[in-house]
Amino acid sequence: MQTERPMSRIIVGAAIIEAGRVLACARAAPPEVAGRWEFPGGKVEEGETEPEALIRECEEELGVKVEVGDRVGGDVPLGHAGAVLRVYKSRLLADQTPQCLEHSELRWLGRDELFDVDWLPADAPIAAALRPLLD
Ligand SMILES: Nc1nc2c([nH]c(=O)n2[C@H]2C[C@H](O)[C@@H](COP(=O)(O)OP(=O)(O)OP(=O)(O)O)O2)c(=O)[nH]1
Repeated sequence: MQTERPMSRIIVGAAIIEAGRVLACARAAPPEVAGRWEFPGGKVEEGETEPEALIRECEEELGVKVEVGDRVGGDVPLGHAGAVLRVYKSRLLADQTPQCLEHSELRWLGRDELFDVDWLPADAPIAAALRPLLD
């Protein structure tokens, strides 16, 4: 009998904060979640640290270099195969401007705008944890 390898996938997200606002990104795909909002990021690949994965994903998705800081909120279980979402506070390095390379829209959200977007379900508690970090 073939036994399945237990899968515990870590998905990392970057809460990029600049001038008291955080960057939110609208997913372009797949259709079930297109238009829902998330933090830039993705799966941690083998041999990669979580900050390394975030730096790679931010380059791929936004064309920017970031510095990764402390965690925001706790591990949020995702609905599939033991995956968890971990979000890190991040900041843009000098002269970096995010471009919408893989998302359908980008928005900078201030403290009172955090819930103006339709976050993916796992991201809502993280958005709440971000509130005190925004001016
Ligand atoms: N990147 C990201 N994914 C999130 C967040 N919240 C959340 O539930 N997810 C889910 C959506 C996807 O099921 C999964 C990450 O998928 P992804 O498509 O961003 O990851 P990836 O870039 O490594 O994907 P791939 O194209 O290599 O398969 O985690 C979030 O804030 N950021």
